[in-house]
Amino acid sequence: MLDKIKDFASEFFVTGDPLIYGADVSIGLTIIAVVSALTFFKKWNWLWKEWLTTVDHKKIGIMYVIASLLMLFRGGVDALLMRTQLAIPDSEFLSPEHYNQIFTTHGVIMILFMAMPLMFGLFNLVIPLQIGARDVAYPFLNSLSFWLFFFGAMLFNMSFVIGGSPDAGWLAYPPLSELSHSPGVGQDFYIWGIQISGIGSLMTGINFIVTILKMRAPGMKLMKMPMFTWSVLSSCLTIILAFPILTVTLALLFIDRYLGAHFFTLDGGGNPMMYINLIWMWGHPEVYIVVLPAFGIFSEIVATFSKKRLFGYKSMVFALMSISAFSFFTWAHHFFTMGSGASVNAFFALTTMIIAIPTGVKVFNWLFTMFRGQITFQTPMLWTIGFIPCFVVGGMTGVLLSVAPADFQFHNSYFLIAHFHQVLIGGVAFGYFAGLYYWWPKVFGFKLNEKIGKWAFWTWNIGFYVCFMPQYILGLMGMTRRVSSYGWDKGWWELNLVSTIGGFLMGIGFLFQVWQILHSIKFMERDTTGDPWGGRTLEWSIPSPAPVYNFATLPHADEKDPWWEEKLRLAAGGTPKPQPSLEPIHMPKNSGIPFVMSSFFFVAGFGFVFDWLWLAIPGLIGVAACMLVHSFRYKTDYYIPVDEIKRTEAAARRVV
Ligand code: HEA
Ligand code: HEM
Ligand SMILES: [Cu+2]
Repeated sequence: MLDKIKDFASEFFVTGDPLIYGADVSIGLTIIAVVSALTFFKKWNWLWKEWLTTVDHKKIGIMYVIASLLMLFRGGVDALLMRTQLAIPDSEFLSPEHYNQIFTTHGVIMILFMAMPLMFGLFNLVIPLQIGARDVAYPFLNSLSFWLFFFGAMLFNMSFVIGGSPDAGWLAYPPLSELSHSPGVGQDFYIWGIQISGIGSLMTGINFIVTILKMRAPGMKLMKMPMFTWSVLSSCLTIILAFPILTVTLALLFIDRYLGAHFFTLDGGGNPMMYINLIWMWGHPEVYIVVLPAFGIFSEIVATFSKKRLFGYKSMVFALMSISAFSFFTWAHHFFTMGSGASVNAFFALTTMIIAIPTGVKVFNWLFTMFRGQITFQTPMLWTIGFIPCFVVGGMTGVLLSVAPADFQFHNSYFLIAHFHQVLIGGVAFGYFAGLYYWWPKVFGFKLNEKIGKWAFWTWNIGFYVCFMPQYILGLMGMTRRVSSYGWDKGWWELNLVSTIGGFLMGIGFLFQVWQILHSIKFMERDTTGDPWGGRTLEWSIPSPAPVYNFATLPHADEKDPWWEEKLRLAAGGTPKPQPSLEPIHMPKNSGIPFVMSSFFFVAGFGFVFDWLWLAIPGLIGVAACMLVHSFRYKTDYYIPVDEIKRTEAAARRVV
């Protein structure tokens, strides 16, 4: 009996690695601490009512941001573990198997569980306020999307402590990801974690498209929308076209693994190349999905901090939309070397290069916006200015990679690693940081400390170049990606050591940001104006933090940058626009169903991972039951009476 239990335990829990034991213990202790604190301070009810069941886009946005920052921490620890291993030749800090797991989880977590939710967090925090709406189009669905993301991410992260992590790379190419080569449960955690959160992403895409198309303030024509709103629209259109491909691809991989089908195995008539085509038909658009909203953020910030209207509005819109469209025709640049032939490669090389044109248009527009502007260098603007050179170099090396014959040399080398980190960190991470710094006072009602913010900015930036510039050279010297160690004789170690030092500098940059947040909470610098940066768009016209209903009366937006124009008009002696009288506000009611339904999804996913149908089937029945219960829910809304609006407005009234 004892032996049986031991066998089970050794299969179920990952054993043998002190790092994992350490993590197990700290995760266990953290859970105990959180549960005890909630019980001791009697906060369970508060947690359930205010957060777990909320359908308010602002709170959902905050939860996305918190979850994604935690994931940034985990992905960052993974990164530093890898860099530590690579710092010196023949290092035995991580075993090769462990190294494989770590680059896989790092890649998946950074793209799917850090960048995507941070992006969705910003959508939620900003879009309804920026277009003058009271919530998103489908608040219930919004909450469901969040919880699906959350439980999907939990399931994926669990692989670390229970059963073993996936190790076939962030895109899980077969045959490595097939049962024959990955018999453990890691790959199943990968499939189910991503599937569950992927449904959430697809629904968020639909939700924000409808919100932007149908819920804009009166007068806000499409060509008057703020640029961030445009970028979200372009990203969401890409999501709804790309994510279904991911869902199908992973479903087929699941059928291969679970039922022994042969979609992607050569024996039985399948074809691994089919998977590689499909996964990149999603994977390539995915990198633009995450970078387009960052372009929108930079556009808002550049205009605000240069005190000028954004240069080239129409060309910006055109650039965003054409990047979305072209992103679907470049996928094969990820496998030029796999033998498609010269004409196919030439086609995909050209489509890839074309994307440099609209991207270049955007870069020049930002520069022209700054030209002769009255620029102030507060933290959001610093990140924007830091982004431009970084992204341009990263983009240019992308264009080098797109030259198919040259890619035979660069492919899967550290040159590639340097390219994509430069666009992902310099573009996506810096962009979202800029957005967080910019909208933070709107969300929480206080500003982040500028001084510590500047320290964070400089350590991240210097760290970035120190870490990734040497990797271009390493790539040209022949160092390939996904190697866990290399010999002294290669002549690579000096540059690798430098790169590791840069990695740790970025880690310090992250710690500065944590300190910055804690410090700013302690010495709260309240923003009583609602408009601390001299903003241009509607979100800055209401108090910070925004009341639950956002706008007491719906604003009119007859011109671009409506709030800026209004301020100019008032400054020139104009009178404030007459306010329509207050009316009761129609609001969505909270619901626990999204949380419960997503936890059933989690249970079902967990069951499938371990091949336990006795758990998976009840999980699926739970999901169906939640849908049924929801369809009989008739009271999904309520009205906020005028008295209450008056009280809230008086309490939050702007002090100008
Ligand atoms: C945010 C993410 C992001 C972004 C924005 C980009 C942008 C681009 N990427 Fe990158 N790429 C990745 C993330 C990203 N990439 C990832 C994650 C991988 C690897 C995945 C893996 O294998 O695991 C990858 C891999 C990758 C490859 C595969 C290489 C290989 O596997 O061998 C190629 C090849 O063509 C490529 C090209 C490009 C190009 C041409 C752009 C262009 O969009 C860049 C356009 C921008 C500029 C050019 C700069 C600004 C322009 C100007 C100032 C105008 C003037 C310039 C010119 C006219 C040239 N990328
Ligand atoms: C904080 C700084 C970061 C450092 C030091 C870092 C470091 C690394 C390292 C060492 C690897 C493995 C290289 C290899 O052996 O092939 C890697 C892979 C990768 N990283 Fe990062 N990274 C960082 C941030 C990010 C961010 C922010 C993202 C995404 C938004 C990201 C996405 C990826 C991806 C997709 C892979 C490929 C994984 C794979 O090969 O399957 N990284 N990174
Ligand atoms: Cu690509």
